[in-house]
Amino acid sequence: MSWGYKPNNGPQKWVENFPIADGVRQSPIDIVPGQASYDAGLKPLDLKYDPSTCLDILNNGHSVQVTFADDTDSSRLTDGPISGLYRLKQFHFHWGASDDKGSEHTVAGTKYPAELHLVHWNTKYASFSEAASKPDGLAVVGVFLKIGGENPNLQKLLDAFDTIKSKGKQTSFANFDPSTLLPGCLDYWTYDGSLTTPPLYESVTWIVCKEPITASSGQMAKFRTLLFSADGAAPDCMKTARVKNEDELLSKWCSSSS
Ligand SMILES: Cc1ccn(O)c(=O)c1
Ligand SMILES: [Zn+2]
Repeated sequence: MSWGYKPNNGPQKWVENFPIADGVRQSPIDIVPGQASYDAGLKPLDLKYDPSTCLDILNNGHSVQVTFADDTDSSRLTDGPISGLYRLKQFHFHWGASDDKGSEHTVAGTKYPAELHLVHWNTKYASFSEAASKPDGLAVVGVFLKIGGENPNLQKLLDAFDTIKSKGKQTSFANFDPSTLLPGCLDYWTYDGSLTTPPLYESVTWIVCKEPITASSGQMAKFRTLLFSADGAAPDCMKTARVKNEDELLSKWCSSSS
């Protein structure tokens, strides 16, 4: 049985196959703004994305993911809390069964309906897969989604969902600019953490934007039309809200860029 988000294979059970779940720098966490320390040494994020590196959109059985060509430096993250240059590999989302939950990180206990993760890997390593297990291997920019007006940039993704409804489906997806999904203000919290799904590698410099972007309730409903299940199997609605209860989400020391 592979990992998922059900009581028998969800976050409470991941430690059985991925013991690092009990590690020292596991994500997500509850971010407590009042406890975050301002770090004047932190630089503004420098994100530059080239839409021509956008390749395809995929239902991988636990999220919807947009993958990028990462054979050049043309879509990359520099500055912020990191040193060197990290290339964009993919972005994906986490969302819940209803608009009151779904984000991985929480802010002083507040859950957002969804969270976007833009995954970048450190070019001091030869590839994403080599970087993925190194302590400074990955930098993930997290952006919260809150319920508000229709988001026309998000809609471009949602329009592709009907062709990737079930697990393993993928379709070409070109000329999408991920910077259209970033908030206007790029102030952030940062801490050293991990992947929030197996293999839970403790390799992520988390960069969580303070300002959310919006999605309408109808757009959030569209995420829930995706399936965990493959074609032909009993349809199993994709909702990746973690079942961990609140007190499991330890608040840890973060630095703040503002
Ligand atoms: C590399 C990776 C894999 C899964 N998730 O959720 C992430 O945020 C990053
Ligand atoms: Zn993620």
